[in-house]
Amino acid sequence: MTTDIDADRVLIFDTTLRDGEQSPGATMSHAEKLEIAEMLDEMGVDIIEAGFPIASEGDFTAVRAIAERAKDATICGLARANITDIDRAWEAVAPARSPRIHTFIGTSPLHRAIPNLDMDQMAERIHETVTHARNLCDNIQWSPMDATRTEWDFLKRTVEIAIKAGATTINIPDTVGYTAPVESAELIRRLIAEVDGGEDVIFATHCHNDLGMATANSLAAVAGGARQIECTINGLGERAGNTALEEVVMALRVRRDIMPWSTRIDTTKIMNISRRVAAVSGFPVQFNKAIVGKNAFAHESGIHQDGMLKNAETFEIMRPSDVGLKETSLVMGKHSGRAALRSKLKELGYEVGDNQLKDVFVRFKALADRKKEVYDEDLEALMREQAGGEDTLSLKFLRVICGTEAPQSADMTLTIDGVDHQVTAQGDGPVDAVFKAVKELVTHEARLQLYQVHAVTEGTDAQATVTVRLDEAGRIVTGQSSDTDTVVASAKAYIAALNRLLVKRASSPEGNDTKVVSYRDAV
Ligand SMILES: CC(=O)SCCNC(=O)CCNC(=O)[C@H](O)C(C)(C)COP(=O)(O)OP(=O)(O)OC[C@H]1O[C@@H](n2cnc3c(N)ncnc32)[C@H](O)[C@@H]1OP(=O)(O)O
Ligand SMILES: CC(C)C(=O)C(=O)O
Ligand SMILES: [Mg+2]
Repeated sequence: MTTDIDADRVLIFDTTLRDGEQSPGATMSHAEKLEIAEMLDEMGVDIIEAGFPIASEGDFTAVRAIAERAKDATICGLARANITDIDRAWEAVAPARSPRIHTFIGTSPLHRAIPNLDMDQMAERIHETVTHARNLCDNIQWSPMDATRTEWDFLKRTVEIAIKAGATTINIPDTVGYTAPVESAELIRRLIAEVDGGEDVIFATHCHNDLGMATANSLAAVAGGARQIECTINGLGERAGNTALEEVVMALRVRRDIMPWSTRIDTTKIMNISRRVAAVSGFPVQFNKAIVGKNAFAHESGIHQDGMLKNAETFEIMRPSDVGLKETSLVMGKHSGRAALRSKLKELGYEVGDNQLKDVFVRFKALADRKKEVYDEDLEALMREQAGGEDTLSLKFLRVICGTEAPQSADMTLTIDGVDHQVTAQGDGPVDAVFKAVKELVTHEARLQLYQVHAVTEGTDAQATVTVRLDEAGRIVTGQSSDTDTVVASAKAYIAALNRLLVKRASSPEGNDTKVVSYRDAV
């Protein structure tokens, strides 16, 4: 049983694989569920709600497989308030070292109407089903679904029945994200104080994020006496999602001064599992999502970057390493200032004096006004321009034949070190033909890591911006170009990336290794 926990401990109940998977389109495969469950177990989640075994054969098999493999976590399966669901849930979780059955029924007026039960009939159903579950398993969680919209007297009555019938955890769901922090804390406080047997069970909080208050409501419930938070990775879940695990765990860690409750979570595993859940569920994490968003530890504004360089605590309340990130990222863009530019150039191997910095800064700002983000290679190009260097490769002429009849071909003239070279190549589509033409003249072993086209304006004459990223033995370079002709933009972006690869090669300790990029005479 899990009722014996230290007064300052909060149990983390993860329902990514059950409530999280209920997000439309978030279905995960059997293998993916096993992988996520293993990661949750390893990061110190206390209880994993692995699924709803009656829902399908696949759900049952996944819950059972997770139960068989779990090392430390309690494995829980969901069941409606009926004998068949409960038996099926028990069959699935029974192999676990620590199994739990979670059974629920909607207690609010709106939800009582779903199975069409009056209050007395529902009370009887709760007694029967929780008793049945408790005869199978000694770890029973019971939830009055839509508790926050249930009449107080009926909520109290049903919770008392469930406790008497043997429930060890009483979960109070805010099923539709309706409550607010003050109310959330007060409800739990009142239940613990007034419910017969309330002191002998663990109260849990299960919040949804319809009004963006799931994290606040969960933490308020803990302040009111709840000792189990139900949550999901990335806040995945029905509609606006569930409470995000990473948010409550990090809030408890960072503000231990005012919320003196601890969890068992190894927070350094947060980023990794967040990325995995995003990948397997197909739900990308929004850039500005707390803790795990791409921008959660990134700064572009000059004033912030300057502050960060002087003392990271000026603009960050957590260290990136606390959540498993290597480092803060100072993104170079139109809002960056001199301090960040100087630091970035130093990182790239350029020590600049004040005058030189002044000059590069003007050209950097001009470039940043045109581009969303200024990459390291852009800065290298700026430094090279300043030193009077020119790009080795430039596109002089391009004509492409494409259409329904394959093969498509590209006729190209490339200027290499001031000398024109002409080539014709065929490919599977115009872009492939163009890339092959370039490769005919500039042989290299770099792998195409990214080819991305964005229409910058609307209409058929839209300006297209193409980004090409190449990876040559860990040397990653990006080229970008815009043109109303997407194929021309593609050729220029590819050539820009190759120019940067040449620069990187030249400035690397091995020097200009012609094995990686070499030119051959035109055919
Ligand atoms: C807030 C939550 O997250 S609750 C969990 C929601 N998750 C899911 O529903 C995902 C899995 N669900 C499923 O796969 C299916 O709905 C199943 C297998 C559970 C049931 O499928 P079906 O038998 O076809 O029923 P259907 O989904 O159409 O309707 C739900 C039935 O369950 C009943 N029901 C709903 N909740 C409960 C409950 N807690 N206890 C008992 N009965 C319930 C409803 O009254 C309805 O039965 P009725 O048609 O006899 O009135
Ligand atoms: C099944 C219950 C606990 C639920 O997910 C909810 O009420 O939101
Ligand atoms: Mg829910």
